[in-house]
Amino acid sequence: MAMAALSFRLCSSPLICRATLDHHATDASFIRRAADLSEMSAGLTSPHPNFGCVIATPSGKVAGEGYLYAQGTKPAEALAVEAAGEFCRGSTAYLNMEPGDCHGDHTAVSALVQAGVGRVVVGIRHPLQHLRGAAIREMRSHGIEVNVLGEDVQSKVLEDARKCCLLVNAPLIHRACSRVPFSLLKYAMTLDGKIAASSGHAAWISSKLSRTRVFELRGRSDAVIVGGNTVRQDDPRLTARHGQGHTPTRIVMSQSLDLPEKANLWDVSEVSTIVATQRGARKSYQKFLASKGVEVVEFDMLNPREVMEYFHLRGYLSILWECGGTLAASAIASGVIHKVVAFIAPKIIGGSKAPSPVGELGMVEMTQALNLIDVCYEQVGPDMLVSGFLQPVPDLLPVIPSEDATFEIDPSVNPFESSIIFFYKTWDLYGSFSNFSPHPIRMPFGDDYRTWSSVEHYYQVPHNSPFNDVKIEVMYMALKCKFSTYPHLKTMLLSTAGSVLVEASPHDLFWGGGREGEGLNYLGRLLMQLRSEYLGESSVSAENTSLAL
Ligand SMILES: Nc1nc(O)c(N)c(N[C@@H]2O[C@H](COP(=O)(O)O)[C@@H](O)[C@H]2O)n1
Repeated sequence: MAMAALSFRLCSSPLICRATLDHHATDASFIRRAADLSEMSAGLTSPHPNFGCVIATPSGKVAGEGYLYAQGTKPAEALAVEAAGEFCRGSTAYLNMEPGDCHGDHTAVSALVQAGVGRVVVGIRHPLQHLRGAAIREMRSHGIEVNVLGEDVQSKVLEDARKCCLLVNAPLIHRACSRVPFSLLKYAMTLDGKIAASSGHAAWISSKLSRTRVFELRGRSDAVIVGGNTVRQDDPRLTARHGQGHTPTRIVMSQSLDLPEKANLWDVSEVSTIVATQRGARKSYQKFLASKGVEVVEFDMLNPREVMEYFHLRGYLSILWECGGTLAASAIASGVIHKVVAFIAPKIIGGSKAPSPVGELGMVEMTQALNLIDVCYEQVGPDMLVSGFLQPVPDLLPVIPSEDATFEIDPSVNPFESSIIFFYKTWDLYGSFSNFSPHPIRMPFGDDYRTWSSVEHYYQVPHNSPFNDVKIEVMYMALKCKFSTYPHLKTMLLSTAGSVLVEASPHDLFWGGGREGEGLNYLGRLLMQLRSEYLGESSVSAENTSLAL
């Protein structure tokens, strides 16, 4: 009792609140540093995330730092531990992102554990669902105090630091949630909004300094994409020539393959080029490109979304669009562009026929304009660099939309720490949870009752409604009937108490959790809700029994 009163007094002391705020400010600044470090190798770690680690002594001094330099190199945490040496014992390690584990390699976690780090502050959990939470659990199991921003510790300053962590790995987070690579549209335009003169001449609008920044952007991307017009007009090289970073693949999107025979992009001696085209387009020209070593990929429907889905499957993480206005408009309209970077030069070229960076989007009123998010302004030499996101960096926990929502569904579940039970095919371990499992149910129908061979049969006819709340209600009633009819299923459901249930459907983003956790998982949520209802019933009946005794 005395202890509780004392701790209350201490917490309400203004001195302690100031101390807590200072503590948060220290944590936030080290997390920001970890995020900055992680960004130093952007583009080189792909398809892995950018990892940075700072080890700080209890007195708040940096003892060691590290960042993942490239794919397959020593983890940031191991480098920081090496640098900090004996100062690791009892120190705090700051990680911009929870470590993953590549093919069962736990080096990052082991390094922190073996070095005797006492506390770890994590900016964000790993965005890939199969890795999310694993390293955090592992560190906690070794007695390390782990604080995840936004979960265990919250404040404005920490929220800002967390945002830096999201931004630094935005490509991976976007890719995980949208199943297309992260796409950045870059253009350079004059003050009067032209990307070339009426003649098509564009060399150069932006300054040398700005163009070097573009080389850096290229160096951070897996590929640079342009359309046929840009190849015909500019004959670009699209290489990163700032002296470091890797060189991205060049991609050309061309419907007709009406392209020149001589072009810088057909020289693949140092970097490869892939031409994406319409199936059957100019076969003889395709042969010519192949003879030059250029890969040609044919699409049944050549459009930005199909092309991006294809490159997502090939493992591309981030793509830089350096195309003209027509392709840029089509890419924006199809929702594949996540971020825009515009270099604005203090020049006026005029010309009613001079092209602009984004073509027709079909908008007629200013209210329809797309508003960028997290806009940044920076002066680069004489030019102004304006950048911002067209789509917000997605929620990292879409399967469980929010902590509050999850508690509402099932208070026994801790949304951040629970294990996840996946089910999908009816023959899987928990396959009987599926709405397709062959468990007939008897439900009211009109003035009578009828039997349906599965929950799905009942759901499909005749109640199926486009309105989500009706759909959800119908599914819930059918599931309730199934689990009440079959006691062994109810027992099985109750045995999962405390775990998050996720229907692992890669296709159904409403009922299922999606391929990488991007789905809404309504089937899983309903099952957790039902489980919670049953758990409530059994605790009430247990209470009644004990009262009766
Ligand atoms: N940053 C920038 N400033 C300008 O003034 C430009 N005209 C462009 N154009 C883009 O860069 C491509 C040429 O690239 P290489 O130098 O040949 O590698 C050109 O095709 C446009 O996409 N960019």
